[in-house]
Amino acid sequence: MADAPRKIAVLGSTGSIGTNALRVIAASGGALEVAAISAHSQLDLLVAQATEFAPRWVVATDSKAAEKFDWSKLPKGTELLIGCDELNRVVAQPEIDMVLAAIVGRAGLESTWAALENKKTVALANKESLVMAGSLVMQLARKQGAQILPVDSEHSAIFQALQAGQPTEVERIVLTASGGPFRQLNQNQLKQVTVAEALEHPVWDMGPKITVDSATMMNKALEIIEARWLFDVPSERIDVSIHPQSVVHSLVEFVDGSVIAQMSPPDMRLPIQHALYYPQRVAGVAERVDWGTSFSLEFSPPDPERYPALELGHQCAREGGTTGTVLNAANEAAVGAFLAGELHFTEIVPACRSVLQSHNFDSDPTLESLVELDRWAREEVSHWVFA
Ligand SMILES: NC(=O)C1=CN([C@@H]2O[C@H](COP(=O)(O)OP(=O)(O)OC[C@H]3O[C@@H](n4cnc5c(N)ncnc54)[C@H](OP(=O)(O)O)[C@@H]3O)[C@@H](O)[C@H]2O)C=CC1
Ligand SMILES: CC(=O)[C@@H](O)[C@H](O)COP(=O)(O)O
Ligand SMILES: [Mn+2]
Repeated sequence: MADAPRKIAVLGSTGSIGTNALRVIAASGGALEVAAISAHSQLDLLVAQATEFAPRWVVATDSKAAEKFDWSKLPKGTELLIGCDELNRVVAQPEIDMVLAAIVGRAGLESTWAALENKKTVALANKESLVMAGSLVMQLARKQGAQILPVDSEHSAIFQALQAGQPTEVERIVLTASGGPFRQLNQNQLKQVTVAEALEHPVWDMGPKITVDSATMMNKALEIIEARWLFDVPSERIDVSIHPQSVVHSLVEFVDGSVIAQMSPPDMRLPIQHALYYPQRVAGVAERVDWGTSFSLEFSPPDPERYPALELGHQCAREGGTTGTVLNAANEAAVGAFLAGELHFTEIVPACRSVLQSHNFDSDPTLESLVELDRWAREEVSHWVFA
């Protein structure tokens, strides 16, 4: 008899990760099933997804938009839930086996937390949950016996490579970075970049926030912090290498000098599939390396002066406590201001550094205090914004 389908709540189903995940599930031949989906602003797309996948629940997290929306086309067997608190209720449902956390930014924290509290396996794309509250999130996962499976391509690669040895045998982790759209620009040229240029990632097709993070290299800073908590590896053992082809998704160096890398063409459907089926591997829809063609892979160390965000990532991974929350909130606010035309691209990292330096460090914060600090840090960034 075939196994029962794995029932998945896809939080942030209308985003880049969410829509890729739905394609992976659609191609699963019934092995994976969509139990719940959620959207914030794209409610027409949410209804279209509900029509295709017939989930038990849809959650519209922006209450104001949802109350004005015409829901008459929602399939009859699908229950509509309105408001972000409903995410926490949905992930607690006994029939949900796994939660794909694909909401962008700090908005994803509570539902990741609720899923772990309810002992659900979490396929984690929302790196900001770990950046903001990595110590508490990992502590909760351990206490509840809930597994976190990385979806972020670098962390999926590291997770797979770590299987080649024991935790005590790991010498270092090397995160690969594409270098983003401005890899070849100097400081003067960087001052002139536009929002449209920052949103043109050379390799990946992603949502706007992470695409700007990639351009500032803040994405790698956040990934250093994510790796620190997810794999319990100290900051000084986490390196970054610029690899413009994004085919090697990250590497683990073991004490004997062996380096194990995970490779595949840059296609997020593979790390998503890896997490959704884990521990099984299946033939899927993601692109494959074409060994019939010639290709070269380049690696180079990042210049710390050219990419000052990296030092902030190392600092937060080293110091822990409240630093990740402050960096994450300041960055989200600064990226939002840049996208709105209210902050220069080159001010994003200095604004984050300044807010980080001026906050009252606490080495052992509660979740409530982190939520409060998140608000404070966003407010601080408003002093950098021009009218
Ligand atoms: N895209 C990628 O390839 C990768 C992404 N990630 C991580 O995955 C996460 C998602 O990224 P990505 O898919 O690119 O982002 P997108 O911007 O494409 O999608 C974000 C999703 O979150 C929803 N959303 C936005 N704001 C809120 C809110 N306030 N409350 C609830 N839901 C909200 C959006 O809904 P709506 O669209 O309806 O407004 C959408 O479904 C991020 O944490 C990112 O860092 C990690 C690795 C790779
Ligand atoms: C696909 C993925 O995991 C992104 O986080 C990606 O790595 C971003 O590209 P950068 O390497 O340019 O940050
Ligand atoms: Mn990544």
